[in-house]
Amino acid sequence: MIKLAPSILSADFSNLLSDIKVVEDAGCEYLHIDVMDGHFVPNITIGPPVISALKGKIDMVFDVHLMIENPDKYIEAFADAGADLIVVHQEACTHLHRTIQSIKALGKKAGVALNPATPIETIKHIIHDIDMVLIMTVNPGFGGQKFIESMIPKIKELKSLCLRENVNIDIQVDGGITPENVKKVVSAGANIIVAGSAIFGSNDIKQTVKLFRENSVV
Ligand SMILES: O=C(CO)[C@@H](O)[C@H](O)COP(=O)(O)O
Ligand SMILES: [Fe+2]
Repeated sequence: MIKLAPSILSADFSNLLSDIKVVEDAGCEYLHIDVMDGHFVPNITIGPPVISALKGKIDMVFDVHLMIENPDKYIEAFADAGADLIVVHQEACTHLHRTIQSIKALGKKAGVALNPATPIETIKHIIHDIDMVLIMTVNPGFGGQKFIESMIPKIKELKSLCLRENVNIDIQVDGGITPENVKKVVSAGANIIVAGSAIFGSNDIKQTVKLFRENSVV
Protein backbone atom coordinates (compact mmCIF):
# COMPACT_ATOMS: atom_id res chain seq x y z
CA MET A 1 0.00 0.00 0.00
CA ILE A 2 1.33 3.43 -0.95
CA LYS A 3 1.07 6.55 1.15
CA LEU A 4 0.17 9.82 -0.49
CA ALA A 5 1.91 13.07 0.38
CA PRO A 6 0.29 16.12 -1.24
CA SER A 7 2.80 18.96 -1.56
CA ILE A 8 1.35 22.23 -0.26
CA LEU A 9 3.54 24.13 -2.70
CA SER A 10 0.69 23.76 -5.19
CA ALA A 11 -2.07 24.66 -2.70
CA ASP A 12 -3.75 28.05 -2.58
CA PHE A 13 -1.72 29.89 0.09
CA SER A 14 -4.57 32.34 0.66
CA ASN A 15 -6.73 29.35 1.63
CA LEU A 16 -4.09 27.01 2.97
CA LEU A 17 -5.91 25.36 5.88
CA SER A 18 -9.09 24.66 3.92
CA ASP A 19 -7.09 23.30 0.96
CA ILE A 20 -5.22 20.97 3.32
CA LYS A 21 -8.49 19.84 4.94
CA VAL A 22 -9.60 18.61 1.52
CA VAL A 23 -6.57 16.31 1.13
CA GLU A 24 -6.87 15.18 4.75
CA ASP A 25 -10.55 14.28 4.17
CA ALA A 26 -9.55 12.46 0.98
CA GLY A 27 -7.42 10.16 3.14
CA CYS A 28 -3.91 11.37 2.30
CA GLU A 29 -1.50 10.28 5.00
CA TYR A 30 1.42 12.75 4.76
CA LEU A 31 1.48 16.52 4.40
CA HIS A 32 4.52 17.37 2.30
CA ILE A 33 5.88 20.78 3.21
CA ASP A 34 8.50 22.22 0.85
CA VAL A 35 10.88 24.62 2.56
CA MET A 36 13.07 26.62 0.16
CA ASP A 37 15.61 29.30 1.03
CA GLY A 38 16.50 30.95 -2.28
CA HIS A 39 20.09 29.63 -1.97
CA PHE A 40 20.02 25.85 -2.16
CA VAL A 41 17.21 26.22 -4.69
CA PRO A 42 16.18 29.25 -6.75
CA ASN A 43 12.90 29.80 -4.91
CA ILE A 44 11.70 30.89 -1.46
CA THR A 45 8.70 29.38 0.33
CA ILE A 46 7.78 29.02 3.98
CA GLY A 47 9.37 28.39 7.37
CA PRO A 48 8.57 27.20 10.91
CA PRO A 49 5.81 29.77 11.71
CA VAL A 50 3.54 28.39 8.98
CA ILE A 51 4.15 24.83 10.17
CA SER A 52 3.37 25.65 13.79
CA ALA A 53 0.21 27.48 12.72
CA LEU A 54 -1.02 24.31 10.97
CA LYS A 55 0.08 21.86 13.67
CA GLY A 56 -2.79 20.62 15.80
CA LYS A 57 -5.33 21.55 13.13
CA ILE A 58 -4.38 18.73 10.76
CA ASP A 59 -4.07 15.04 11.58
CA MET A 60 -1.44 14.03 9.01
CA VAL A 61 2.27 13.22 9.20
CA PHE A 62 4.11 16.53 8.83
CA ASP A 63 6.76 15.69 6.24
CA VAL A 64 9.17 18.62 6.01
CA HIS A 65 11.38 18.68 2.91
CA LEU A 66 14.23 21.07 3.64
CA MET A 67 15.69 22.54 0.46
CA ILE A 68 17.98 24.87 2.36
CA GLU A 69 21.68 25.43 2.88
CA ASN A 70 23.06 24.67 6.32
CA PRO A 71 20.01 22.70 7.54
CA ASP A 72 21.73 21.94 10.89
CA LYS A 73 21.08 25.52 11.93
CA TYR A 74 17.30 25.14 11.59
CA ILE A 75 16.50 21.53 12.49
CA GLU A 76 15.50 22.33 16.06
CA ALA A 77 13.19 25.14 14.91
CA PHE A 78 11.42 22.78 12.50
CA ALA A 79 11.18 20.06 15.14
CA ASP A 80 9.67 22.54 17.61
CA ALA A 81 7.25 23.81 14.96
CA GLY A 82 5.77 20.33 14.57
CA ALA A 83 7.68 18.40 11.91
CA ASP A 84 7.29 14.63 12.33
CA LEU A 85 9.71 13.72 9.56
CA ILE A 86 12.62 16.00 8.67
CA VAL A 87 14.23 15.46 5.27
CA VAL A 88 17.59 17.03 4.50
CA HIS A 89 19.41 17.04 1.18
CA GLN A 90 22.58 15.00 0.95
CA GLU A 91 24.06 17.82 -1.14
CA ALA A 92 23.46 20.37 1.65
CA CYS A 93 25.11 18.39 4.46
CA THR A 94 28.87 18.27 4.99
CA HIS A 95 28.47 15.90 7.96
CA LEU A 96 25.38 13.99 6.95
CA HIS A 97 25.68 11.33 9.65
CA ARG A 98 25.86 14.01 12.34
CA THR A 99 22.84 15.83 10.90
CA ILE A 100 20.80 12.62 10.91
CA GLN A 101 21.76 11.94 14.51
CA SER A 102 20.67 15.42 15.54
CA ILE A 103 17.25 14.94 13.90
CA LYS A 104 16.81 11.64 15.73
CA ALA A 105 17.98 13.12 19.04
CA LEU A 106 15.01 15.49 18.77
CA GLY A 107 12.69 12.45 18.53
CA LYS A 108 11.88 12.98 14.85
CA LYS A 109 12.10 10.67 11.88
CA ALA A 110 15.01 11.39 9.54
CA GLY A 111 15.02 11.32 5.77
CA VAL A 112 17.67 12.08 3.17
CA ALA A 113 16.86 13.54 -0.24
CA LEU A 114 18.94 13.02 -3.38
CA ASN A 115 18.91 15.40 -6.32
CA PRO A 116 18.58 13.70 -9.72
CA ALA A 117 22.36 13.86 -10.35
CA THR A 118 23.37 12.53 -6.90
CA PRO A 119 24.22 8.81 -6.87
CA ILE A 120 22.64 6.25 -4.51
CA GLU A 121 26.19 5.30 -3.54
CA THR A 122 26.46 8.54 -1.48
CA ILE A 123 24.02 7.25 1.15
CA LYS A 124 25.14 3.63 1.24
CA HIS A 125 26.95 4.04 4.56
CA ILE A 126 24.10 5.79 6.37
CA ILE A 127 21.22 3.66 5.06
CA HIS A 128 20.89 1.91 8.45
CA ASP A 129 20.54 5.25 10.24
CA ILE A 130 17.59 6.74 8.37
CA ASP A 131 13.84 6.21 8.08
CA MET A 132 13.38 7.32 4.49
CA VAL A 133 15.18 8.19 1.26
CA LEU A 134 13.61 10.80 -0.98
CA ILE A 135 14.46 10.37 -4.64
CA MET A 136 13.92 13.69 -6.39
CA THR A 137 12.33 12.96 -9.74
CA VAL A 138 12.73 16.61 -10.83
CA ASN A 139 15.40 19.17 -9.96
CA PRO A 140 14.18 20.77 -6.73
CA GLY A 141 12.84 24.31 -6.64
CA PHE A 142 9.46 24.35 -8.29
CA GLY A 143 6.20 22.45 -8.55
CA GLY A 144 4.71 21.42 -11.87
CA GLN A 145 7.90 20.16 -13.55
CA LYS A 146 8.25 17.14 -15.82
CA PHE A 147 9.16 13.76 -14.33
CA ILE A 148 12.73 12.69 -15.19
CA GLU A 149 12.48 9.16 -16.66
CA SER A 150 16.05 8.19 -15.79
CA MET A 151 15.05 8.21 -12.12
CA ILE A 152 13.29 4.83 -12.57
CA PRO A 153 16.55 2.80 -12.60
CA LYS A 154 17.74 4.93 -9.69
CA ILE A 155 14.70 3.97 -7.59
CA LYS A 156 15.35 0.31 -8.50
CA GLU A 157 18.98 0.66 -7.47
CA LEU A 158 17.92 2.05 -4.08
CA LYS A 159 15.39 -0.74 -3.60
CA SER A 160 18.10 -3.34 -4.34
CA LEU A 161 20.46 -1.67 -1.88
CA CYS A 162 17.74 -1.79 0.82
CA LEU A 163 17.12 -5.48 0.15
CA ARG A 164 20.84 -6.27 0.11
CA GLU A 165 21.42 -4.39 3.36
CA ASN A 166 18.23 -5.82 4.87
CA VAL A 167 16.82 -2.40 5.80
CA ASN A 168 13.13 -1.71 5.72
CA ILE A 169 12.95 2.01 5.03
CA ASP A 170 10.50 4.13 3.07
CA ILE A 171 11.29 5.23 -0.46
CA GLN A 172 9.66 8.54 -1.33
CA VAL A 173 9.51 10.06 -4.80
CA ASP A 174 8.92 13.73 -5.44
CA GLY A 175 8.37 15.68 -8.63
CA GLY A 176 6.14 15.27 -11.65
CA ILE A 177 4.21 12.29 -10.29
CA THR A 178 0.70 11.83 -11.69
CA PRO A 179 -1.95 9.08 -11.76
CA GLU A 180 -0.52 8.21 -15.20
CA ASN A 181 3.06 7.50 -14.12
CA VAL A 182 2.57 6.43 -10.48
CA LYS A 183 2.57 2.72 -11.37
CA LYS A 184 6.09 2.98 -12.82
CA VAL A 185 7.58 4.47 -9.64
CA VAL A 186 5.73 2.05 -7.36
CA SER A 187 6.84 -0.94 -9.48
CA ALA A 188 10.40 0.33 -9.17
CA GLY A 189 10.13 0.37 -5.36
CA ALA A 190 8.66 3.68 -4.17
CA ASN A 191 6.02 3.58 -1.42
CA ILE A 192 5.49 7.25 -0.47
CA ILE A 193 4.28 9.40 -3.33
CA VAL A 194 4.56 13.17 -3.26
CA ALA A 195 2.22 14.98 -5.62
CA GLY A 196 1.66 18.73 -5.76
CA SER A 197 0.15 19.98 -8.98
CA ALA A 198 -1.53 16.65 -9.83
CA ILE A 199 -3.52 16.79 -6.57
CA PHE A 200 -4.06 20.47 -5.78
CA GLY A 201 -4.48 21.34 -9.46
CA SER A 202 -7.23 18.77 -9.87
CA ASN A 203 -10.92 19.73 -10.14
CA ASP A 204 -11.90 16.64 -8.17
CA ILE A 205 -9.27 15.95 -5.52
CA LYS A 206 -11.12 12.94 -4.01
CA GLN A 207 -11.31 11.28 -7.42
CA THR A 208 -7.64 12.04 -8.20
CA VAL A 209 -6.55 10.54 -4.87
CA LYS A 210 -8.63 7.45 -5.65
CA LEU A 211 -7.01 7.23 -9.08
CA PHE A 212 -3.52 7.49 -7.58
CA ARG A 213 -4.32 4.53 -5.32
CA GLU A 214 -6.00 2.39 -7.98
CA ASN A 215 -3.20 3.02 -10.49
CA SER A 216 -0.47 2.22 -7.99
CA VAL A 217 -1.54 -1.39 -7.47
CA VAL A 218 1.28 -3.49 -8.94
O1 LIG B 1 10.13 19.48 -3.66
C1 LIG B 1 9.46 19.75 -4.64
C2 LIG B 1 9.97 20.66 -5.69
O2 LIG B 1 11.23 21.08 -5.36
C3 LIG B 1 8.17 19.09 -4.78
O3 LIG B 1 7.63 18.65 -3.55
C4 LIG B 1 7.12 19.71 -5.67
O4 LIG B 1 6.37 20.66 -5.00
C5 LIG B 1 6.21 18.64 -6.23
O5 LIG B 1 5.31 19.23 -7.09
P1 LIG B 1 4.78 18.49 -8.41
O6 LIG B 1 5.97 18.19 -9.27
O7 LIG B 1 4.10 17.23 -7.92
O8 LIG B 1 3.85 19.48 -9.00
FE1 LIG C 1 9.26 18.30 -2.03
